[in-house]
Amino acid sequence: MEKLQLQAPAKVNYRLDVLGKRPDGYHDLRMVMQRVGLCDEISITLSAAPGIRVTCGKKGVPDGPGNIAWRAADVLLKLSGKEVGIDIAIDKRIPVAAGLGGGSSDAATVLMGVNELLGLGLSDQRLMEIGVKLGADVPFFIFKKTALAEGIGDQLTAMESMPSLWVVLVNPGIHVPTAWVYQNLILTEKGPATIIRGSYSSAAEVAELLSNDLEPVTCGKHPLLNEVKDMLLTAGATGSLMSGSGATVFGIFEDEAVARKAAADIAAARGWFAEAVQTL
Ligand SMILES: C[C@@](CO)(OP(=O)(O)O)[C@H](O)COP(=O)(O)OP(=O)(O)OC[C@H]1O[C@@H](n2ccc(N)nc2=O)[C@H](O)[C@@H]1O
Ligand SMILES: Nc1ncnc2c1ncn2[C@@H]1O[C@H](COP(=O)(O)OP(=O)(O)O)[C@@H](O)[C@H]1O
Repeated sequence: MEKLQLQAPAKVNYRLDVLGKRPDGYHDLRMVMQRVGLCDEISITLSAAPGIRVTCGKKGVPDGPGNIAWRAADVLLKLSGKEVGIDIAIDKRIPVAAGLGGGSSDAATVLMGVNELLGLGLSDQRLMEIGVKLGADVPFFIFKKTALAEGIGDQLTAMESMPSLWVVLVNPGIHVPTAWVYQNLILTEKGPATIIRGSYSSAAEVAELLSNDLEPVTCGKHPLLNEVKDMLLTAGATGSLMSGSGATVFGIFEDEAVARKAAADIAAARGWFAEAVQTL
């Protein structure tokens, strides 16, 4: 039967301001979110045998109903009322529990893919409403543009203009559960919020935007991450920051060769995951 082969990209947070805690326990945020060209490969196949089957085979990622991609397919299959089977195979390239949004991106990609395969005709807006119930970052990956994300991360406004940059992602094998980071965040009174413009035109301008209120929480537990940030700056990054709840640290570069050399040198010196990718 029908099959789709799709790519689910990772994201980095150029900025993450925590504005306060909500009565439901979630936090109100103000973020700038950017997709990057490190992708999970996802194949979705319709079959005659009813049921949803998800295989990933990556340590730390559940197969079956524990996988967020399974839950995404389940919502749409139930909504369709159809008696078909959905087989999903995930080739996981994005580090897991790393602040790169891999699970959320897989879920968003499955929502968009199953919508197409089952001919449901749901709008992106409707898919985003369904997606936010699976994870706060899911709507961003359906939006598909660099975004100012507010609320819990689901109220999205497209940035007017952002430069195309090289981003070096470094993960020293540290996995951090997002819920733990928010639980250990100490909210402090802050001065007036920095203005976030709609347009940024260079790595130097984006570097001024780089800031993440979750960084002290994760770096407090894993001080090695401060060293990773410095390694990226020494290797020529215009700026470096931890992404999301961590523990991936990224550096931004204008020059491809410098970015590729930084990633290769860090991977060779320390044996860590280090890759140079482009912003999408
Ligand atoms: C920190 C961020 C930044 O982009 O990304 P990651 O580092 O996870 O990639 C996001 O806010 C993560 O969003 P997402 O990963 O979708 O979160 P969810 O699965 O919905 O929530 C996991 C847990 O994080 C906490 N949470 C999440 C979002 C939010 N705005 N406030 C919160 O307090 C809640 O305790 C929730 O139970
Ligand atoms: N398809 C999936 N990809 C990655 N992680 C998944 C997936 N489905 C469920 N998970 C679980 O979700 C947790 C968060 O994963 P991930 O989305 O990679 O991290 P982050 O929220 O830091 O971006 C992991 O502990 C993992 O076990």
